[in-house]
Amino acid sequence: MNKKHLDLLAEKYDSEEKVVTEIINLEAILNLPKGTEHFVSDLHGEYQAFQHVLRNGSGKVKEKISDIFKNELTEDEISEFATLIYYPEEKLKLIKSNFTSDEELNEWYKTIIERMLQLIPYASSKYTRTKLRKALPSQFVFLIEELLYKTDKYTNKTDYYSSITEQIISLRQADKLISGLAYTIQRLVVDHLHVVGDIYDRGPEPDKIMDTLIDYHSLDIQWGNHDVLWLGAYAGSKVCLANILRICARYANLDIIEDAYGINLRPLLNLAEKYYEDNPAFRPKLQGDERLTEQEKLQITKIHQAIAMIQFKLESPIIKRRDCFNMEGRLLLEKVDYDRKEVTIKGETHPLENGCFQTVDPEDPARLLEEEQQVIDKLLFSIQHSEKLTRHMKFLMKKGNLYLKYNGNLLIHGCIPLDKDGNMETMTIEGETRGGRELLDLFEEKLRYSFAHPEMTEDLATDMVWYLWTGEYSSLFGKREMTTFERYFIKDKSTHKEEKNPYYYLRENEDVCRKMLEDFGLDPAQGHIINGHTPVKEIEGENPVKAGGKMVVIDGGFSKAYQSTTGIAGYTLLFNSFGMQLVAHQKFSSKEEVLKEGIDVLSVRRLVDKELERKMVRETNIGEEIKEQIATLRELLEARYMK
Ligand SMILES: O=P(O)(O)OC[C@H]1O[C@](O)(COP(=O)(O)O)[C@@H](O)[C@@H]1O
Ligand SMILES: [Mn+2]
Repeated sequence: MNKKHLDLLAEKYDSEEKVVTEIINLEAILNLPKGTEHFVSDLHGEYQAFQHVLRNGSGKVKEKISDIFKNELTEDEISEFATLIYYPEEKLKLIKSNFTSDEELNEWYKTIIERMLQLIPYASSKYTRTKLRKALPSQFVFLIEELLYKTDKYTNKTDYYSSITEQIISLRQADKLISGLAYTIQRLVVDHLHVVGDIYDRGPEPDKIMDTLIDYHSLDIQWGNHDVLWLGAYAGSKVCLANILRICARYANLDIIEDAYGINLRPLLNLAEKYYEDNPAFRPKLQGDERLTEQEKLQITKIHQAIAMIQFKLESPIIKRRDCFNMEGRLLLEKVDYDRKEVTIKGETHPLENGCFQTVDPEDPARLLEEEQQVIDKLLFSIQHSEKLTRHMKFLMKKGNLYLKYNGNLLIHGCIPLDKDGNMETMTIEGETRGGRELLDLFEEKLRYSFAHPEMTEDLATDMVWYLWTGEYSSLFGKREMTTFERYFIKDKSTHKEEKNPYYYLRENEDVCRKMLEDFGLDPAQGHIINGHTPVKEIEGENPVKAGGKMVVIDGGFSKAYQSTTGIAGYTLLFNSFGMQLVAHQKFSSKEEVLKEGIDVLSVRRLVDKELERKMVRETNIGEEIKEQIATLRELLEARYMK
């Protein structure tokens, strides 16, 4: 370390004792069991269901309660206590309404506070006191610590301790304390969260999920294809922008754009009203709980067509200027015979149905009308100037990566594009050919560049963000081509099929997975690949744990639209010092039902892997960082205090 760095460090550690204390502290932390990691994916805007999984720690909260209270409490009481910890404010209201006198309520307060104070030391037994302190509700830290670290060997303090609780109750602070402790418990149960992609699209409240993640104590994100679509739109890609709007229209979620992000859709609506009529292919897909009038549905149907046509037109010039994308097959507007209402794809001619090509000039099909151009330009300006979207997109960039190596595992939303023999597929971009990890690194570099230059809308980096959404060798898409056009306009379902990359059957093979782990510099004996993206069809007997346990697919199945094809809601994964556990979730109905019935929509556990020896912080990513810090501190000690 150079002198300047040492000087800086010596300012913070300005005595030998301070350095030594920190070294001892860090060395000790290395010997603690590793914290629990929680993996979720494919949240798709389902804020309520996600909240539930987050608050119950995929079943961990209840498990801890059972461990401690199974001999004292009935199943129902355990459930009720668990629900109080998940949703303290709401549950407190419900419980309090059952009491008829203050005495009864106060007794209940005492018991519950006592139980919470029993649970906290258990839930925090892997952590240092400092870490626990950070998790405590700040306004009550002193009082809680007094109660947590009670030592009354000589019974001098019995009255002192009971007076603390009594005063809290009589000063009407009990609700606040209970809520605070509930969040402490939630936080202690999961040390670190991994969101393996697809926060956005299909469901109604991705913005609220983002706000939750922003407040979460420790997390990382692996971008999903839908997330990069939003990033791309914000970074200046008009075609990504058209896509996010199209998907919002398709799922009747334009409120996200208008109300959550404050973007004015009036210009788009005017265009839609002028050119489009009702069209069955563009009616919004409803998921049950939306209350829309016929008039509103019609309006959405028109917007849906208007933005879909803008999207198709915007794709054309990109495909033409980017040979390396190899997407000529997708120049479909140019393959339409507008008089005969037919399209020829891969040598086959299909009749078009539900066409809405009134703004298309057959001589120059990709040309945007002046009005369309203005609409998309205005929309781009608005989304780039939405304060809330800016905050969310910046956070997504800050916490996100295309893939992550964490504690020996490889986390990636989609895939690593492979050929059918299991070799890495390559792409040649600006004369350079790359595959596997190197290709993914290039994708990420381009995405970051595009994000840093929102004013550039047609450069390679911006076009590549769209490629990540839809390109054959995108690690997020993982399919040969996206058949959006065919699904709107062609009846023959065989044209709708999107052929998956060979990765999706090769990943069943242990050797292939081991090789991929090695390619990413991970130990194949220890590591796992953790994927999201593809719903696991439990109905058809598909197993989320593949390749002898090397591959785990955890599409959380939050997306209501897909639940009928999977049979259950989906999976999450937990990884603590004893190993990995897969948790299967049943469909989540509503918070209200959980509150009332106390039912938990959980969860079959399957053991993915069991550590032979308990895994310690020393063997984790954090452990590596701590070891580096220790080395630096030792250097400081040598240089400044040992001479
Ligand atoms: O069913 P929808 O909403 O039309 O979406 C289908 C499209 O979504 C995709 O499946 C991508 O989204 P996922 O990442 O959620 O799978 C495309 O392959 C497909 O064209
Ligand atoms: Mn996906």
